[in-house]
Amino acid sequence: MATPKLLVYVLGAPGAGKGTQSDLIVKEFGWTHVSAGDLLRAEVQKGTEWGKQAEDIMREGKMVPGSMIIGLLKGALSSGEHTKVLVDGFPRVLEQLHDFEQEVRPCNTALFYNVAEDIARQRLLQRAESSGRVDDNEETIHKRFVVFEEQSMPVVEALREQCRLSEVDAGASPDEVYAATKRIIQQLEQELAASEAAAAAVAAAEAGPAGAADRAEAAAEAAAPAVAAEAAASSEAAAEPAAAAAAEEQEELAVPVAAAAAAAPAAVADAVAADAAAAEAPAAVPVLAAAEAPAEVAAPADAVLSAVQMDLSGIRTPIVICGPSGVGKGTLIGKLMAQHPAKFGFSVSHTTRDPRPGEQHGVHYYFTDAEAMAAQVAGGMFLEHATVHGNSYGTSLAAVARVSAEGKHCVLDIDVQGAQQVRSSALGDRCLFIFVAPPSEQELERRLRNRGTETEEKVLQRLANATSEIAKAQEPGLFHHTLVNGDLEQAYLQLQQLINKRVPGLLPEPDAAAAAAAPAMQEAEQAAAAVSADAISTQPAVMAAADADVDASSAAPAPAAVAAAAPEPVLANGTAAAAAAGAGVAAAAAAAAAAAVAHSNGGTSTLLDFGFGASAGPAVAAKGMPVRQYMDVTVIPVLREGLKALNVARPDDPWQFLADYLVANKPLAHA
Ligand SMILES: Nc1ncnc2c1ncn2[C@@H]1O[C@H](COP(=O)(O)OP(=O)(O)OP(=O)(O)O)[C@@H](O)[C@H]1O
Ligand SMILES: Nc1nc2c(ncn2[C@@H]2O[C@H](COP(=O)(O)O)[C@@H](O)[C@H]2O)c(=O)[nH]1
Repeated sequence: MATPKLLVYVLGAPGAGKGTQSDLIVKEFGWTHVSAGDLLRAEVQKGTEWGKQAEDIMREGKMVPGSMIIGLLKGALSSGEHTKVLVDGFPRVLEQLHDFEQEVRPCNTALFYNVAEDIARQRLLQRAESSGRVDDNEETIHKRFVVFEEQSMPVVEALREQCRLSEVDAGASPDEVYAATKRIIQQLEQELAASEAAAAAVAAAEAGPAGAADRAEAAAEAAAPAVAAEAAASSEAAAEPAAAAAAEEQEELAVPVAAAAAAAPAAVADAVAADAAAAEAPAAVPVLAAAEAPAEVAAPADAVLSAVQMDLSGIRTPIVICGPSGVGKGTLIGKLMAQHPAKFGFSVSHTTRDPRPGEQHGVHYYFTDAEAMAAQVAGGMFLEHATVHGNSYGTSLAAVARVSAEGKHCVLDIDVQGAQQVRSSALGDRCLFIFVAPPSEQELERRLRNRGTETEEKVLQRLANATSEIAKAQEPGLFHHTLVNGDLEQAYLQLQQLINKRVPGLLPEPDAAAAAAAPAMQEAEQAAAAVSADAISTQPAVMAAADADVDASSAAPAPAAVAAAAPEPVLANGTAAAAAAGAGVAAAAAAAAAAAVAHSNGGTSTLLDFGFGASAGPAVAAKGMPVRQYMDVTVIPVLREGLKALNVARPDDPWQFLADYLVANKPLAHA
């Protein structure tokens, strides 16, 4: 049996108008209408064994066994190619919902026609004059209503909870009811068209020569170091034309989804075009313009874009932002989105946690429950998902496709586990990964508490998880940059710079003076945090050197020196850190040397004690000091002494030691 691409339950009490509305949908949109009741009645008429059993049960207005109806539904769905299916009058009890979704597939949504009993009774009695149905009599109608209330309303409520319910006031006139119905169906079709257009574009790109967007991205990335280096050397605008040209090239070469849709099958292109017309949106961003209402975003399992199928040709570098809870990811993303709404779109995640006051379904999250989420994950609808602080969170493929279809850069606010999954997906190479670190443990706790959104238990859980998230963020090859969110404005400036570095010219150059201050200050803070031997600041150094995306002005060698201090037990918390803060280079050198010996002996003690305290001193001292100079007067002398003590070859060249040993992972060369 081919799984339908769209599947919608049609629910409502008897006489709600399910059949009438289904017929209208079939007529206008060409869906297949499968009515559980009609299937049963056909069995009765044919006199089959199932029919005989069902007849008595139906006469009494009771429920026939779910296994019988599911069997009939499966039979009907197998009878041909049914891509868009209305399942009318089913599921009637929770067990049927569960079993059908296990055996066939989860629905996209359920149309629920809500009607009062007296209105429905009048309609049914009128129908009885011509229908000849055994259950269209006053007594049975009431029984069926009671049964619906008692047994089927839990299904309605479960689907509502899972955000898979589209409720329609069925007491209104047929035209009004159909107008509401039509909007829901159109939205589902638009989402399907968007998914298929993206998939078709990928197929076209895969079939053709090397993807245009790949070339564009490569051009942009090749331009990036030069642009950034020039910008770092002076604030002259000489870099800007190059940046703009690279960006322009990227914008031109990238295949927008609308264009890609032209290469898609005719039906899809038609749907996209129809959508563009309906939305009165410019052709370049049509696909989901009319689909902003937060219906369930899940795409059908067999039509869903797998990570491999994502529209890589048209996608604009997604920005993945991670960091411990309360560090300020949302705040930074909020600023970015508010300032550049046409350039960035937020990937609205699914979560099983409860909404906070003011949070809106479809805007901040798609709030769902564990069962629905698990079904959708099993259906392959998620790019990534993880359990975070005791709840499930995930990025649906549709959420990313939606932003992509609007021609924007998708911004993902996800945890480190999610980032790892995205990194290893087909999308991984296309993303910019940024880890946002707090300036100190105390400040993180202060922010989390001040936000006032968490219970004490949750605050403690989130803080405890921060330690392991920071540790995981160290994984080589995961994050391109770590950004310390100390001063918000500076962090925001640096975020824009990092984005511009990856996608030159995307954002206007920030105010020159502020921009000049930002990297020095940020790196000084990173350096300070690293010297205090916390786990956070080891990451940017390793990544910075490893990642070609990072230019010479910010990547090496200064942050590499930071890495030298931290990733192995070279500098224990509060020893060399204190020295670097000004307590005395000699003492620090001794500590470094001792620790380095411990390391060379195979010591593996962890530095992940999340102790930021000692960073305050150097951070303050470093403000305004060029990073290279800062390192030269603090960490480098310590290392030099340490290397001498270890009898390492070239002890006078700590920078080389850092590059070879800590970044390139070469063995220690002894003199
Ligand atoms: N640089 C900053 N300085 C001071 N306060 C900040 C800074 N950045 C963010 N905040 C504040 O810290 C709190 C936490 O920020 P935010 O909610 O953005 O964190 P988050 O990383 O998105 O958290 P979560 O992962 O839990 O969603 C907010 O009250 C915010 O106003
Ligand atoms: N792996 C994923 N993590 C996510 C996603 N959406 C949010 N998150 C992370 O969860 C925590 C907590 O968020 P909160 O809104 O409850 O405070 C936060 O760190 C987010 O980054 C997701 O889709 N996938």
